[in-house]
Amino acid sequence: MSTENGAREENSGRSLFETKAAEGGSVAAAYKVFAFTVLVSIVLIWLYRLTYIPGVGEPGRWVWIGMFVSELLFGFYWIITQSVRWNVVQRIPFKDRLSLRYEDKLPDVDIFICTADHVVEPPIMVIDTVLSAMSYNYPPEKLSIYLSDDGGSEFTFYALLEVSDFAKYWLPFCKKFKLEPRAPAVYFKRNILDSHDLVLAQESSKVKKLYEDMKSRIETVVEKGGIPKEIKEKHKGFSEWNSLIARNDHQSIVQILIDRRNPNSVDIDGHQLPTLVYLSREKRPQRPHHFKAGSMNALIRVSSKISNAPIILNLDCDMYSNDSDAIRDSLCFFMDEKQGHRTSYVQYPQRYHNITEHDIYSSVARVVHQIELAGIDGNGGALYCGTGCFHRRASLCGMKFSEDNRSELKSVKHEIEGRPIEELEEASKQVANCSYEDGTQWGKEMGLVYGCPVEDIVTGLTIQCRGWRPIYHNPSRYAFLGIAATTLDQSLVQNKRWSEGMFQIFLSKYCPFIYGHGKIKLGAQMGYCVYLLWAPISLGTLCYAVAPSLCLLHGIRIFPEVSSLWFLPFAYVFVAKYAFGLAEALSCGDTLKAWWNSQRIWLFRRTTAYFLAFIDTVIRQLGFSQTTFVLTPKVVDDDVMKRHENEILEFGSSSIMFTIIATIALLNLFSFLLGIRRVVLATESSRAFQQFIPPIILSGLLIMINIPVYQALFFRTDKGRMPSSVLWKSVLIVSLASLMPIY
Ligand SMILES: O=c1ccn([C@@H]2O[C@H](COP(=O)(O)OP(=O)(O)O[C@H]3O[C@H](CO)[C@@H](O)[C@H](O)[C@H]3O)[C@@H](O)[C@H]2O)c(=O)[nH]1
Ligand SMILES: [Mn+2]
Repeated sequence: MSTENGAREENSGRSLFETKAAEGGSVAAAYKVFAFTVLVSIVLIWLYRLTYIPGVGEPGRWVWIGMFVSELLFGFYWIITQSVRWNVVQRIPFKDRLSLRYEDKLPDVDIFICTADHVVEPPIMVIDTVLSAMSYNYPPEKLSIYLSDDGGSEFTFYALLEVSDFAKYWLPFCKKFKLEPRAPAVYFKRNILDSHDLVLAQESSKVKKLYEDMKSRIETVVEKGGIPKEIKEKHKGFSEWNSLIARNDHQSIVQILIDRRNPNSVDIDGHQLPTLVYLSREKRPQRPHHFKAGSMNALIRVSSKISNAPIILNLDCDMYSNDSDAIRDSLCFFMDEKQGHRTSYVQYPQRYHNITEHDIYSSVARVVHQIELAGIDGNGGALYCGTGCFHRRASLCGMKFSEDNRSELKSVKHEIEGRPIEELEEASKQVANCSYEDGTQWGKEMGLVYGCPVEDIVTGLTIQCRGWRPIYHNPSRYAFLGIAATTLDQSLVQNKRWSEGMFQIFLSKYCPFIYGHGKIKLGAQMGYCVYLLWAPISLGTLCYAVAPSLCLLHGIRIFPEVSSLWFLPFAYVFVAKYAFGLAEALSCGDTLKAWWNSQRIWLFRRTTAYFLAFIDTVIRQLGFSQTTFVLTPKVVDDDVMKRHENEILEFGSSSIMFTIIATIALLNLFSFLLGIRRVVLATESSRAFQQFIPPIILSGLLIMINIPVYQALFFRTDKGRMPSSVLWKSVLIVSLASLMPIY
């Protein structure tokens, strides 16, 4: 039966995936009409600003110009964002067709996992990701897992050595019971004795015991701060860590812990185990190492000496596999007979497993992100966000697309087969050395692009511009789950790094409008810019959060009177934008509160992270500073964790970002109260009402969204509140600002 099906399947020529419009035709048409009305209103706002600009010497002329510039920024940005709403698509892979047609011809897959610091990224978390990757529902003899350790930590190495043993129990257990997810810590945490299946329960507790033992061995070693001699004797790899090694100064280390070619590399059921490799590339203090991009490029070279699979899956160390069929899903895009040979990478949305119910830091940004990414895909583009599946040649080795690349999916195994493991390790070390990169063009013409803190986005763009086709895939079961920031500071620092990197791309030779011109569609160029322009757009938000309230304090009118017809376009754009955003959020499954939270976080991000990113990028363009990469912490105090689980914003430190947030909150509170007083006490009360109600409403909304800020400033007593130094600084700034004359 199944062979018959298979034969039929092989000849059927049905596509391995389908692309569908995400919305029906009438919805799409209605949206276009709506967008047109918004556009008209935006133009009317611009017209108003130009017509009524105060003359030279009149009060508020410069503020007026500032508001106009902000509205120009918002308007143009809004036009750019329309690109990602024109043609939102959905991709549906058919993995059953894939296995009927290609089960015995599936390609090799190399999985890259990057880690950089055993404190910020504890080995226990890292090996959870490694184990989930090893246990994919995929022929193990075709899988190789590489862990790149930029921390050069013997603890991480030791943890991986433990994995090579524990995998012998974990893999058969996962496969026998078809478990999901296949990350042991996550699995055991979720499935505490809830199974009715007696066999499963029994085996589960056995494997769990093994896991707990391994975990405590690793934790003990880390706590002690050194590897005991008896463990060191178990593996030759430990000899690499002599007293001279420092995390930023050491030779290349490559250890093949499991070699799938070895007939003895089997699990307890006698099934083959996937290859498992530890890599720590050479680092020298005086040499730039290019962060994750450098690590990925070293992985590409090292893996080419050991397994050289045509398909690469890249994961961050905190991103465990949540769907053991994800590789197969991705392969549908690579192996489709008609379009597959053009596919360069398959990007999944970034999802996290530690999100609170209403997503207080708006990490998922479910709606906006999802639609934007699907919309870029609809225009023939897709952002590469640092995780996902690649075609090795196409994506990572700088090759241009041409029609005869079809054969590239085959592995280049012949040089590797039969060579002893020591030889492979030696060859790998060579290519993981700094000197190896000297002679070649890595980071320029080959591999991930260097010099940008969002190596992923810029690399994705260059791949696309070489003629390859990226795919955005958003399955209902999340393929990978990572860890999102759990404090406001972490979240803002991360967003600063991203927005800075992205704005840097916009200002560089990789600007999509220039670099992508004639290579990718205009819609895709614009789609990229929705992200690349986060930083400069912040100027508009900052102006809108500050200028109207200052003018209110000084009694300067900055918006049209409520009774004037000119007020209509302002009101319409405002209401339309927020009503639409809310409807979109709810229809995508967000809660009302999550939407509200996201409005707050966008205000915070724009007035702090993106604004500072803008400033720093401009300074960098002038040549004053260097690119850095602040790792996102993956563990926090229990105390902080509690507050996070209760959805209480975590401030706690006195960063300049918090001073900005507090200043804006206090300024608007102050001007709102004084503004109301002004209206009530005015001799011509109704006239004053006409004039000042728009900024009063604006400040009122900003106050509502900032309620958690006032709580943190005045009422909270826990450690996550705003430090009092932030309060004093912001009170001082607000007082000075309100005394300053307005021009
Ligand atoms: O010198 C470094 C710095 C980082 N990493 C690894 O890079 C990954 C991402 O770092 P993280 O601190 O978690 O940053 P995020 O901002 O959460 O990462 C997002 O943004 C990055 C830059 O755009 C992408 O590379 C990531 O895939 C994406 O998840 C982690 O696995 C790190 O171990 C290295 O290997 N070497
Ligand atoms: Mn991360």
